[in-house]
Amino acid sequence: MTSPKPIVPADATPIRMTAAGILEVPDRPIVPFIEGDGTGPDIWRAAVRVLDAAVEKEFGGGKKIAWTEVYAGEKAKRLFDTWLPDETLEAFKTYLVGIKGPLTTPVGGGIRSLNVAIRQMLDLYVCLRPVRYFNGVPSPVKMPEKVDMVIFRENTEDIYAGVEWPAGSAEAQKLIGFLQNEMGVNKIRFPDSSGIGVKPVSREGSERLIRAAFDYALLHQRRSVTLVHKGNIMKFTEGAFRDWGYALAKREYAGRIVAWDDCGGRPEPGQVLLKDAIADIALQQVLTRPEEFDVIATLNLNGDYLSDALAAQVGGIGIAPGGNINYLTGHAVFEATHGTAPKYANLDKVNPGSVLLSGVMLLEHLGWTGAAGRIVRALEKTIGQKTVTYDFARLMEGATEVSCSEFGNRVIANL
Ligand SMILES: NC(=O)C1=CN([C@@H]2O[C@H](COP(=O)(O)OP(=O)(O)OC[C@H]3O[C@@H](n4cnc5c(N)ncnc54)[C@H](OP(=O)(O)O)[C@@H]3O)[C@@H](O)[C@H]2O)C=CC1
Ligand SMILES: O=C(O)CCC(=O)C(=O)O
Ligand SMILES: [Mg+2]
Repeated sequence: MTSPKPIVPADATPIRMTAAGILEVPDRPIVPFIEGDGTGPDIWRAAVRVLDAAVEKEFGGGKKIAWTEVYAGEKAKRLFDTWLPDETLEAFKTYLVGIKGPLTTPVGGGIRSLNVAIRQMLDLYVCLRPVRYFNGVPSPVKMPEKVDMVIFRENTEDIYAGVEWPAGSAEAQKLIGFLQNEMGVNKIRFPDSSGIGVKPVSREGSERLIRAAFDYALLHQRRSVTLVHKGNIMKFTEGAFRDWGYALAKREYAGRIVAWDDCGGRPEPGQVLLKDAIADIALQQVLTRPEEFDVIATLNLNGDYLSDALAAQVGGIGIAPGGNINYLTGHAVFEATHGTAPKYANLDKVNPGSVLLSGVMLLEHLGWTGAAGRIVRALEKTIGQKTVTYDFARLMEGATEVSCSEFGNRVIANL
């Protein structure tokens, strides 16, 4: 293979977004995919067969996705000596909607996250992570069915954006000098061994994320939106996020999104309640009082922690889907919440549920909701039959453990 340029099937055409913001989806849409590192190839192989089978069943051959491979991570490095070829980003830009497997990010040094880079470069400002319970899934909590939350995680800013310099570097020293000498930061200690990270949070970035959460809550008739923040401590970033959220509700959503203080916590029918919670107590309450949380809007790092923690409550990271979306341009790259789980790479073992459900989100995004619904029902049926991968089998009594690919087969049989 000589070039990372994607090979697009001749009969396929791109998805487009109209000037009115409507996605135009042809019957044979080009959808780029990244296989991913570690367990990525195993779960993708299993999931794509289910996605294709569901589309075939729903449309009787009238529609079919033209999956088009693009490269990133270890495979791109191996084949083309680059971690993230320009052609990959170009393909996601051109074809609008894609899907990816997990990509490895080394801890400490090494390359910066390719996952974060893709979100930043395509300006995919919403990380959408719905968390719901599927009947029969083993869970560590007593009433997992009470968890039905949709996380809107800001995806392009925050301390997560990777603006940081290592301890001892000239840049870190320069920034420390600037803080001490020009910004009057004299009350905290800055040993020479200090690394420095910067946490940018903008009004624009916060508002577009919170707007997406509000629109979703109204469209899907959800009960509430909770702004989760650490604004008591980080006043001008996390605190501002909260304040901008309340101000946005008043300015653009008056009478539809109503703040707790303005309705005593009792919105009229059809209205969505807006409240906020400080991140530390929120992490406790989503566990102890999950029914009080519905749609959640939060900053990048909080959303990362919250989405893994919530996934645990409904049976783990093996069925935790997600999507990175720019609602204004139509660009979207769907991906599982979990990572590469490297110890299981190429063992055909892990649960393909997260990437499969991310594919379900992709189908819903295309408006192919019938095919999406078929997969969800088949997945529930398969779990109900106690035919599951190792992660569920180790927690279920009387379960039959199957491989990743066999789980895919069983879901297809139940479509
Ligand atoms: N969006 C992305 O691409 C992401 C990438 N990453 C990257 O992935 C790498 C590994 O991260 P790590 O912290 O180990 O987290 P992982 O999510 O990769 O794995 C942690 C544990 O979660 C469980 N798990 C993960 N995937 C599945 C699955 N499909 N089915 C069942 N169980 C699963 C396994 O648990 P058990 O051991 O109990 O079986 C696994 O050991 C890092 O480089 C990280 O940066 C991390 C998150 C997201
Ligand atoms: O980019 C990574 O390696 C980790 C990202 C992550 O954990 C997430 O987005 O949930
Ligand atoms: Mg994460």
